[in-house]
Amino acid sequence: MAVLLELRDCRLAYPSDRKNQPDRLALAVDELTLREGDRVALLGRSGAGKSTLLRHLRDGLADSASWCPQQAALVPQLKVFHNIFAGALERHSGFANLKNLLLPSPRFREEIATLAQPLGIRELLWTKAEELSGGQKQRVAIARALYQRKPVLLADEPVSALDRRQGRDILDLLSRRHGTSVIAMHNASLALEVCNRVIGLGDQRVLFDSPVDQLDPDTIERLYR
Ligand SMILES: Nc1ncnc2c1ncn2[C@@H]1O[C@H](COP(=O)(O)OP(=O)(O)OP(=O)(O)O)[C@@H](O)[C@H]1O
Repeated sequence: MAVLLELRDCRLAYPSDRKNQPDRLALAVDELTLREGDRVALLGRSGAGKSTLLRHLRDGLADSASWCPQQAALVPQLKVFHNIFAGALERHSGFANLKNLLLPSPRFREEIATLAQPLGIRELLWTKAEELSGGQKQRVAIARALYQRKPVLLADEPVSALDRRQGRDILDLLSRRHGTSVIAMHNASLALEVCNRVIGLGDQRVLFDSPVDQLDPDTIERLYR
């Protein structure tokens, strides 16, 4: 499968909050190759570096990746429709974007209604984002990522506020719509069901990088001890 991105000897760090102190290492990656068709789950305890790695991959993949951040990051005063439409502002002209804010065209209404249907948010398209529950906001953020229509999906805990069944259905949908995905997750058993590769992070490094069918439960459990 084609290589989409390669990381070698990569040190991901943040500036120290103390003056004249060296940067603080968040994650060291010796080697990581992302190939077309990979469905990667990033697992690890809180603070292990999942978001940091995702952001780095996003920078590397630039225009070929759709992005679904950990916090839904919706514009609270805008309707759900417009928050989803915001995923594709760059695809349309400035005039179309402005017009759509005031008077959405039938074409965009139809496109977004079709996208919202399987996520269970079609009835909410004309509700303001600030009036949604956490799980509804998360599904709007997923719709906005889907509307970006990029070949790779990078998503940071996209179904953490949903129940298991709903989470599984939505992860399946995301897999069908993107040839390649990297998803940070807390639910390891769900990750094993929907992904074909798991990268385990801990101690500021990659502890393992393995196809799902070669992983034993102990390896995953050790991540959380
Ligand atoms: N903007 C930032 N500035 C400074 N340090 C940061 C920043 N973002 C993350 N870090 C640090 O980098 C490390 C990795 O954080 P990161 O958010 O990538 O972990 P995570 O695995 O995504 O955690 P969680 O599961 O809680 O979202 C942590 O020690 C964190 O404190």
